[in-house]
Amino acid sequence: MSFLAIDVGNTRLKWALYEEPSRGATVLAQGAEFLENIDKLADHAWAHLPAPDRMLGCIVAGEAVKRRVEEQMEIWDVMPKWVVSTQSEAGLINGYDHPTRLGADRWVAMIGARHRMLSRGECAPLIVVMVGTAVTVEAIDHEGRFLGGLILPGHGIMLRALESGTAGLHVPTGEVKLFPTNTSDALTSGGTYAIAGAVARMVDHLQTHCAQTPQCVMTGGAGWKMAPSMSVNFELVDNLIFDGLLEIAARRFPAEDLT
Ligand SMILES: Nc1ncnc2c1ncn2[C@@H]1O[C@H](COP(=O)(O)OP(=O)(O)O)[C@@H](O)[C@H]1O
Ligand SMILES: CC(C)(COP(=O)(O)O)[C@@H](O)C(=O)NCCC(=O)O
Ligand SMILES: [K+]
Repeated sequence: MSFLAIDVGNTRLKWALYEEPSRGATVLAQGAEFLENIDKLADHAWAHLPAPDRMLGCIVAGEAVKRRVEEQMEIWDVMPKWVVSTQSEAGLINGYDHPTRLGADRWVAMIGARHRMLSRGECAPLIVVMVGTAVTVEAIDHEGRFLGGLILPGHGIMLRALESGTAGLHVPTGEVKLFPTNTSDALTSGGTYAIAGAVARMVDHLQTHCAQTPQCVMTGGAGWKMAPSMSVNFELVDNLIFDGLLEIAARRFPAEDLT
């Protein structure tokens, strides 16, 4: 039973076709498209794929984008299914005031991160960092309770906000420096250390709350940019959202149920 996982963020759609909906399943094909190019998926990247038997996705890019993605999926007769954040799923407990208002990408990434850790036989508090269009920093206790999380602007949004709100900050991208001595480096370093600092604070908060050192896992399209500048120990993971979608799919689509 092949399984298509789709993650639609505010910048790009990421997809992966797996041999089956289970943890560690073999990847048959995968890709990513900027949202402005998703209307060509059925004609290009998806045109010669074997039709998936099941699909599960998460989307935070709004209803109009969701309709465009579902339109591309009409080349197959698979039912589009999208994860909605709930009170609890796959062993995670959602501490948000209004659980359904939590971004589905955040919820799914947390499920992926928690099960990665559990499958290694470990059970620590966990910080989940996602560096995409926005940056999110989630705190989960050792029992799998999502305590709460931070939302920050991502690199691109920080730079555009500074550019549009000032007269003198129209400069090329710089480098991350400890002591920046030009405007480009000052902006790039400011954004990078704002994110690294937020992660360090959340690690402190969770360590204090749980009286136990948390693990920290980072993912997202711009995760690699942050990696050299972090002050806490962390593991960089390719796509926690796909890991989470596989966990949820394994529970929703048991192997024998192909009708
Ligand atoms: N090859 C790449 N193409 C596009 N964006 C990239 C690439 N590598 C890193 N990035 C960065 O990743 C961010 C998008 O990450 P992504 O995880 O796709 O975001 P989202 O899930 O919000 O759509 C961009 O803001 C950009 O800074
Ligand atoms: C925080 C987000 C904008 C992150 O989006 P992304 O960077 O992945 O495109 C998204 O998870 C979202 O729209 N969340 C809803 C509000 C919330 O989680 O509280
Ligand atoms: K995302």
